[in-house]
Amino acid sequence: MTALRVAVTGAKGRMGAEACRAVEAAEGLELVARVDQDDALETLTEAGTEVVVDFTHPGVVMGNLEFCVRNGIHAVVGTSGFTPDRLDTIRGWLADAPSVGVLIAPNFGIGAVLMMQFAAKAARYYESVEIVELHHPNKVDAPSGTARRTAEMIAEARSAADLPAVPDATTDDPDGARGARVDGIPVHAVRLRGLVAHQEVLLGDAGEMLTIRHDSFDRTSFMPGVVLGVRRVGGAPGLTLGLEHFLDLDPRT
Ligand SMILES: NC(=O)C1=CN([C@@H]2O[C@H](COP(=O)(O)OP(=O)(O)OC[C@H]3O[C@@H](n4cnc5c(N)ncnc54)[C@H](O)[C@@H]3O)[C@@H](O)[C@H]2O)C=CC1
Ligand SMILES: O=C(O)C1=N[C@H](C(=O)O)C[C@H](O)C1
Repeated sequence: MTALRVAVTGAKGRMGAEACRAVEAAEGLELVARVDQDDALETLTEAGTEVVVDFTHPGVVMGNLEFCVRNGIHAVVGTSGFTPDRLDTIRGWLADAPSVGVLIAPNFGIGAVLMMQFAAKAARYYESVEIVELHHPNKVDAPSGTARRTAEMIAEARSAADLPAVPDATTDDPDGARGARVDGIPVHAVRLRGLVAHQEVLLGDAGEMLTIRHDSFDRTSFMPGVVLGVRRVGGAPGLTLGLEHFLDLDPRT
């Protein structure tokens, strides 16, 4: 059987370098190109790339993705910064390339994906919810893509259950101490030396609190998800949002 030809964009970065190692170590995958910011995207087509793994920067990922889709290359995207508008733009490109698959995964950590699923499942039972994401201080964007997507999922679950807005009597907050709001859900971002990627979802109701927490202590934690995405994306044409769609989670639970 011939190996799947995989390239990594952002190959010199923290995640890109780890992804290169994971692809090289994975059976049935061949790393055919390492692309970073000074390299032409044509390197991807010249190398006969079938799947690109992108860990670059929110400011450049859309250009990389458009190139991939227009050239019939499947994409597994870990880069953050995907707003609903951006997702619609990608759907538009994919409409002209119906055989291409794009996976946008806010988080490749299996535990992180489960944490998001558990939080969405719990959301309808609690009056209050807040998200605290904690990352290394070299991270350029806030809130994290994971926190943003978690907030969207929680907001969807609350809306489906007809829950009102989370209670909050704050009227005086000149310094923004109450954090950001994503789809009405409070989100707080911590940047701290020593951390990698962590998130807590705090759910509160009268007399109780449920805390759902996930920690990535090392970037190797993301790699089984990246390799799974690479193996599955070609068989899933169109846009897939979230690794959970490739995890065969039991729909009854
Ligand atoms: N989905 C997930 O599970 C994870 C996602 N991330 C996300 O991945 C992204 C990258 O994170 P890090 O590796 O920590 O950042 P980083 O800054 O270490 O790496 C980014 C790399 O992209 C390169 N780059 C910049 N512009 C480029 C271009 N036009 N073409 C090719 N390469 C280019 C940079 O030179 C750098 O080597 C961030 O958006 C981060 O939030 C990070 C960890 C896990
Ligand atoms: O920049 C990071 O490190 C991470 N970025 C992703 C995000 O923004 O959610 C995933 C993970 O949290 C690590």
